[in-house]
Amino acid sequence: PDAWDVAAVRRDFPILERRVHGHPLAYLDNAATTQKPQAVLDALDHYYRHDNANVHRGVHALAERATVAFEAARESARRFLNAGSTREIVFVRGTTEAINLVASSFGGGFAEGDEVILTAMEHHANIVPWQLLRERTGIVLRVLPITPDGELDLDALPGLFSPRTRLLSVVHVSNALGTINPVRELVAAARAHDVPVLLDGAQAVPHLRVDVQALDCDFYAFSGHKLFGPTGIGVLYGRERLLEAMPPYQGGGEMIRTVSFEQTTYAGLPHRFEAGTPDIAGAIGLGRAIEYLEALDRDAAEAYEQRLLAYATECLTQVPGLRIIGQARDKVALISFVMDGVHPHDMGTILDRRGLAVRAGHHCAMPVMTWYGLPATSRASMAFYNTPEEIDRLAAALQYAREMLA
Ligand SMILES: Cc1ncc(COP(=O)(O)O)c(CN[C@@H](CS)C(=O)O)c1O
Repeated sequence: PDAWDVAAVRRDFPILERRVHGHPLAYLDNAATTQKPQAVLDALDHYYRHDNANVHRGVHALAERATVAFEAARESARRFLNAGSTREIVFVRGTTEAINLVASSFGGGFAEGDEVILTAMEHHANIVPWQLLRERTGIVLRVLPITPDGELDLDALPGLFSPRTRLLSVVHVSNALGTINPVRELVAAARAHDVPVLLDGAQAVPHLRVDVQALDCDFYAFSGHKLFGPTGIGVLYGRERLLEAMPPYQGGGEMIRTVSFEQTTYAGLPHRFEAGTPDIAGAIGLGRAIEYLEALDRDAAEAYEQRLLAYATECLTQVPGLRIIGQARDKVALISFVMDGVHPHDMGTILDRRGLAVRAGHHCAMPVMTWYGLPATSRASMAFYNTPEEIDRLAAALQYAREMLA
């Protein structure tokens, strides 16, 4: 019997009752953003209805309540990542800003000829910030290749380290392939060269438990909207020792202690990296999303998703002319695929007409598409509220597309 009651979980997500083009919505684009449980919707409404005030500065009751709620969300994020201290939890807009912050503030100290190791599996959010840094500082980017199955080519990793290597920055789970990378192994390899590691956790946190102390990584980035929370809020975990030595990312209120035209002193961690009025409601909504996840049986959710992935892989493999892109041994419930004779954008439209929401394109991972010699793929990305029936509808629609267009 299923330890996972998907019908009960679906009742927590009002939007899943929607119909699209006259069909029940089958939302299979969770890697782009996830849907939000009622508890998160209630938290956002409650905050603005009862507690709204600016944080950290006010001396009145509402300001106190807003500050307590905001900092409680930070504690939830700390607990979620098992960080050592809330001083290591910086609220940002999302994964993209988190990586830009590290590139700008931590990377700002890199010298010409210093090296950053990336991989061919990265999302643009973990490529372009390092290219912007390269333009400013003359650093060198080294790229770890991937294999035809969509795994990192670990044999090539030792050769990429040099005495100039300053950082290894790598995706924990690929948004284009679904691959779960062996991040503990990657961190151990970097540690042997005394090289810090940033992990892009955007696609990992909705599926896997993350323990940054066990992983021993130095930075970990994720976005609230991929974790059943609001958009515009995310978290950068940074090892306290490293954050302490980093200059501020942006200047303004909240991040200062004293300001004069002669000299300004900065706030301590983590507020030094949080200039201006933060996304208070977003942080509270993220904290509630984390509490929602913590209340679920996450082992059962992971097992359910893995069964859904196995079922979907079996169903799609039987569709004539369909090729799955990314066959790593360890994957989250995400399948990229192409079909001979049907462009992914046409495929997306056909599926949409049947209420099926998938993504078509390069998924902000153009180097991955280039590696496979593809302009684009279709991508179905599942969460623990998707069902086998939705997979059946997807497979039937793919068969239909094949008969109609190929
Ligand atoms: C691995 C990875 N790294 C960074 C990001 C950026 O997250 P932001 O919240 O947009 O900052 C994403 C977001 N990927 C979405 C939008 S392109 C997708 O459809 O796959 C990601 O998957």
